[in-house]
Amino acid sequence: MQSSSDFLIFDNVTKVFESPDGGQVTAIDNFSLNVSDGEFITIVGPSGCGKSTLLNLVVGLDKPSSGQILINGKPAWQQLRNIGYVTQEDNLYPWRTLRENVEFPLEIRGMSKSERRKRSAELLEKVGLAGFENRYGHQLSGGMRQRGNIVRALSFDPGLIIMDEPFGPLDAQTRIVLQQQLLDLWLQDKKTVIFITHDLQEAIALGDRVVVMTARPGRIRSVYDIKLTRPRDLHHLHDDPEFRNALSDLWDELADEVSAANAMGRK
Ligand SMILES: Nc1ncnc2c1ncn2[C@@H]1O[C@H](COP(=O)(O)OP(=O)(O)OP(=O)(O)O)[C@@H](O)[C@H]1O
Repeated sequence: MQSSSDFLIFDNVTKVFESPDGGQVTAIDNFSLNVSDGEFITIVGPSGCGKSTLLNLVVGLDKPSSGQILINGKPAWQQLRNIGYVTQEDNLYPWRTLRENVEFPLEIRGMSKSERRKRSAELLEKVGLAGFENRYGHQLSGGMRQRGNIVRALSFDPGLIIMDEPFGPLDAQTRIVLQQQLLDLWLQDKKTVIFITHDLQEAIALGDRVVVMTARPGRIRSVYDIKLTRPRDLHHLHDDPEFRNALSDLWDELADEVSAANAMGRK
C-alpha cells in the first residue's frame, strides 16, 4: 500500500543472476518496503543475502529481474542525480585534494566556485576536517578519508543517501565517532538514508527502523521500529533499556539467519 509520504518504494523486487555453471541464483526475492521521506533505514543480514545487490539495483548498476524501485513515484535509476552513494571502499579521487573531492559533484552540477568553496568549507568544518582541505587522500587517515567520502555524497544535497557498510574497515573507536557525526549531520536536514551493515548494534544505534534480511535468497524477515529518542548519544546508548530490548529481540533473528547462511555455505 502506497501512502503520500512514501519517498522510496521497493515494490516486489526480485533479482536472479545466471551462475557460471548455467544455473540461477536468486539474490533478492520479493523485497517490498515503503520508506518515508527523511527516514533512516538500516538493513542487516548474513553475508551473501543480497544487501549489496539491493543497493546496486537502487543506483542502477543492475536491473531487477522483476519488480521496481521508485523515488517519488519514478524509477530510481532515472534519478541518480538525487542519490548520494557511500561504500566501504575509499573512493576519494587520488589526484584531487580533499576539498576538490568534496566539490566535485558541485562542479559537475555547474555551481559557481565561490558557492562551492562555501559549501565544502561548511561540510568539512562539521566533520572536523577544517585545516585538511588541501591534503590528498594518501595524506589522511582512513577515518578522515571516509568522512571526506560522506560529505562528498552529502555535498549536492541528494534526497536519498545510500550507504553500503561505510564504517566497515574502521577501528571501533573511529567508528563511533563517525557514526555520531553522521547522525548529527543527518539530524540537520533529515535526508532519507538506506544504510547497510553487518553490525546489529550499529543498525540499532542509527536507524529509525531495522530491516532484518533472511539468508539467500534475500527476503525481509522482519522490520523493527527503534523507539530510541533523538538526538542519540552513541557513547551512552548501550545503557539505554530500549537499546538492550532491541538488541535482545533482534539478535536471535539475525543469529538464525547467519546459521542458515553458514549451513548453505557448507552444502
Ligand atoms: N553478478 C553476479 N553474478 C552472479 N551471482 C551474483 C552476482 N552478484 C552477486 N551474486 C550472488 O548474489 C548473492 C548476493 O550477493 P551480495 O553481494 O548482494 O550479498 P551481500 O549480502 O552484500 O554479501 P556481503 O554481506 O558478504 O557483502 C550471492 O550469493 C552472490 O554470490
